[in-house]
Amino acid sequence: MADFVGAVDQGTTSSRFMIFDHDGNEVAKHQLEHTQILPRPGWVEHDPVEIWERTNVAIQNAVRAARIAASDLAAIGITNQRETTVVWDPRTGQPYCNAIVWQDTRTDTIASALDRDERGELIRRRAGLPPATYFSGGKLRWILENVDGVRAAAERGHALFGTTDSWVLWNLTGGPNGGIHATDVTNASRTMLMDLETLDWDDELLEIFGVPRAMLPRIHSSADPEAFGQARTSRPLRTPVPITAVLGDQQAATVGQVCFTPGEAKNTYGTGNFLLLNTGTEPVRSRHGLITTVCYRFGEGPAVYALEGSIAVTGSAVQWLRDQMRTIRDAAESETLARTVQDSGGIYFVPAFSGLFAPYWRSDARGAIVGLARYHTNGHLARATLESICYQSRDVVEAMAQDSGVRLDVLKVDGGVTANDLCMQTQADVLGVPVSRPVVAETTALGAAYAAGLAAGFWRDTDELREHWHESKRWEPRWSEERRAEGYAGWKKAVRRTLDWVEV
Ligand SMILES: Nc1ncnc2c1ncn2[C@@H]1O[C@H](COP(=O)(O)OP(=O)(O)O)[C@@H](O)[C@H]1O
Ligand SMILES: O=P(O)(O)OC[C@H](O)CO
Repeated sequence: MADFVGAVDQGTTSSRFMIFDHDGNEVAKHQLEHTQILPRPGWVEHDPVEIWERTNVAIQNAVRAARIAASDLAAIGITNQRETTVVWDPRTGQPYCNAIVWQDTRTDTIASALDRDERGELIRRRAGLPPATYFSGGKLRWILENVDGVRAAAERGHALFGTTDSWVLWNLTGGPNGGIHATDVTNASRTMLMDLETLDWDDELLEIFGVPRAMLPRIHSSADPEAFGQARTSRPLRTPVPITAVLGDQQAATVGQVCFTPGEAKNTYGTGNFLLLNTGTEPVRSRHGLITTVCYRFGEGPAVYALEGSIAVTGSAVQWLRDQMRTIRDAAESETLARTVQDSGGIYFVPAFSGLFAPYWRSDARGAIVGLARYHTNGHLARATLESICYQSRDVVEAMAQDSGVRLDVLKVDGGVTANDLCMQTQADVLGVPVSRPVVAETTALGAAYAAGLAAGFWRDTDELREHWHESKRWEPRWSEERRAEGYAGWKKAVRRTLDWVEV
């Protein structure tokens, strides 16, 4: 009997492979960043070949670090940055162009045109999503219209579309030699091309985006013992290992945080922030700027849905301080620098680099730092950056309470930014609610492993998984009600200053 489960986590910043034991403990991990290609303002691309190569190396190195054989892995799950769009030639395995990343805003005119007529309403109703640059449909249409030869190739079956789960799965299962072209309901629910209720590609939506059906992957449950084939191209995996789960990274984190009951929620702090609330087996429509998404579907069970508050720029604002402003050398230094001052000195940084996502959905917004005086330092900017992460999260927590009536008594958190103690303390202060981080903070990979292990019979059921969740740290709110209200009012004012900045 194999003792471990593996998970590929193909994220926006990096790709990693993690190995977990039966108690859900991390046994080994290897992680490699890939290049963020920023050719023009608003454009964000990744090289799919670089992503695949690094994922492959991460698998090999993690297996080596764990000192196990492929036959010790009961199954592998794949989780991924969602929406990021890859189109490739199945005959050669070569992409037709760089992947267009979820944060990319080049499709703002496509999105705003759709939003102006009845097509916008159809997309909202059927896909549960507002027409926005964020989702894959517009990105795919852009590639079909702008990259030479792709439309004709797609019509002849020589161009395949996938989010990065499909791209990694296809390569991992053999690439041009019989690679499996598939995705799952959670990833498909981010494309604007799937009907949330039938869980299948929708002809009217395909028509709106001009997408030939032949290029689309097959949609399966998130956990399925048969559908995703076997991983067999990676050297340490000479023995094929069954791939039994595929799900988007935010849904995977929801599973990793064992939010299996309606009303349970988690907030992941990575490149962006994503708050997901499990709403049960019926899709709930938001009236306050959240999106409706598939949370997971295990095997033949019913689909479970979530309300999601997606925030485009949180951890990537810290990366911006590091890479573009060069005020810090690494992400952790954002905390040391912010601690050189008592507070933000009244400035606010609204990092609307990709417009604003939930709950505003304003592609005409752009970033701003407001309230500056000569007095302000890099320390204030670092603090305002961390506060922006917390205020954006409060925006979606408020929207969630209005939509669902759920008032969180604790916020479960995970992701790279939760290593920042000051940021998490500020989050508790800004929300007035305790913030709690589990022992295994890599909940995304853990959730993919859980889904894969459930499908492979490695774990019995979700109750067994619940027993693995343990708190490692909790932050209690310290601000007075007055300070909290004042701070939030200032944030709302700053957000208003960023709107209507670019013409779309
Ligand atoms: N100590 C820290 N303080 C603030 N931000 C951090 C810290 N450590 C990592 N980050 C941010 O976390 C993000 C990476 O988190 P991760 O969960 O790995 O993201 P992703 O899954 O999006 O690739 C980066 O944007 C980085 O700037
Ligand atoms: O790669 P992450 O963790 O930033 O997640 C990205 C999201 O899936 C985008 O929707």
